[in-house]
Amino acid sequence: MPSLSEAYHSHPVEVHHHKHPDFKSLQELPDSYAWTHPEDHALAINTTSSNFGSVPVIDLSDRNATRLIGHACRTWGAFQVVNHGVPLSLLDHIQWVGQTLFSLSTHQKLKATRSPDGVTGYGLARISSFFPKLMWSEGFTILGSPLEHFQKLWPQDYAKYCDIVVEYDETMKKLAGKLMGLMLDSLGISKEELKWACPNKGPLFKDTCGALQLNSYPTCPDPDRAMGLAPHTDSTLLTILYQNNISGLQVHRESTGWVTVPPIPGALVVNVGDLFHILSNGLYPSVLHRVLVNRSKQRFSVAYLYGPPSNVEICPHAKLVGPTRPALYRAVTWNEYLGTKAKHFNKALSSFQLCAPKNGLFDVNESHKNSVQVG
Ligand SMILES: O=C(O)CCC(=O)C(=O)O
Ligand SMILES: [Fe+2]
Repeated sequence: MPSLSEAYHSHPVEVHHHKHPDFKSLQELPDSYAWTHPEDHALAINTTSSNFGSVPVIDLSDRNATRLIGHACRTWGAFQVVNHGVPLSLLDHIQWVGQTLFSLSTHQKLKATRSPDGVTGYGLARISSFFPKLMWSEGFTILGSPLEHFQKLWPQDYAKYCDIVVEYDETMKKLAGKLMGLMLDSLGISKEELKWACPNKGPLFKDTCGALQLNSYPTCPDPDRAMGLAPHTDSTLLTILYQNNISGLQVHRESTGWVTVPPIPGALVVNVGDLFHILSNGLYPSVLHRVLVNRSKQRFSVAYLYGPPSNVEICPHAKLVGPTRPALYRAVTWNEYLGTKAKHFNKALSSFQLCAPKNGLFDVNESHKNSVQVG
């Protein structure tokens, strides 16, 4: 998986050097975690009610799935999928890995800390360094084999955890390929019209890269003032997210504000990432999202971050470019994009922009005022 790891090595993100917290021991919210003042509104006050609609839920076996996906991507930059073919037992198993991992003692978890220029391991969200306040969450990123890190966490029985991760990774890669196909189709682009999707040998989207991000949001003594994960868009083509049955994920829409994505048993959330936004020539917004926390229930999620092969340049597809619709972005590899993100954060996308959208048709800058993270 050269692309992601190269990018991380060459552009390490400075995460504040502070002690990793033991969330369970904190009875009060430390000031370093307080995103609002006590007299301010709660963070959730901006959440709009479901009267304003919610992220579409799409049955992948529906014969109208392509059209529904196109509509969801255009209007939300996100959707939930059911009947996706991923066994529920596998979702339970990956959640069990996350749950078991994050319940280890802080001492134990720190043995598998992500190195400053590394990818795999335990640590704070990479976007932490761009915010003055800390987030109420812990993460564990996996790129390639988790063996070395899992051996440190579970010297005796690391193998069973590794097996689940490998199976989850392979299953997600297949589903991500299928979703890519449907999303392209919804733009009138066949897989054959995307050269890198069809290598000479082997299955479609065979050379793509993926990383797994396990997240935990511990119970919080003052949830109205704390932020689980700050607003960001993902630097991927697309992200597939599994959330347990605790809500907290919200997506942002210019027209309505923050909208909660309710957990649906067995469903997976799909986010349009920045690279698909570029590929779609701005037609599909990469969705801005954040996570809020709560007082009584720990939340878990697993994000599969899906991107192109390392040598591939992503650019607005020729079919979506024409005299009345110029290319909005220049070509960029995932590596270059991640490097720019690591430095310029929420300005990354606009730094690849070639021209401003006309007639508000492509509302690019507006939807990317906030932060961006790989996942
Ligand atoms: O926990 C969630 O629901 C979202 C996680 C996320 O956005 C990420 O890992 O990029
Ligand atoms: Fe994300």
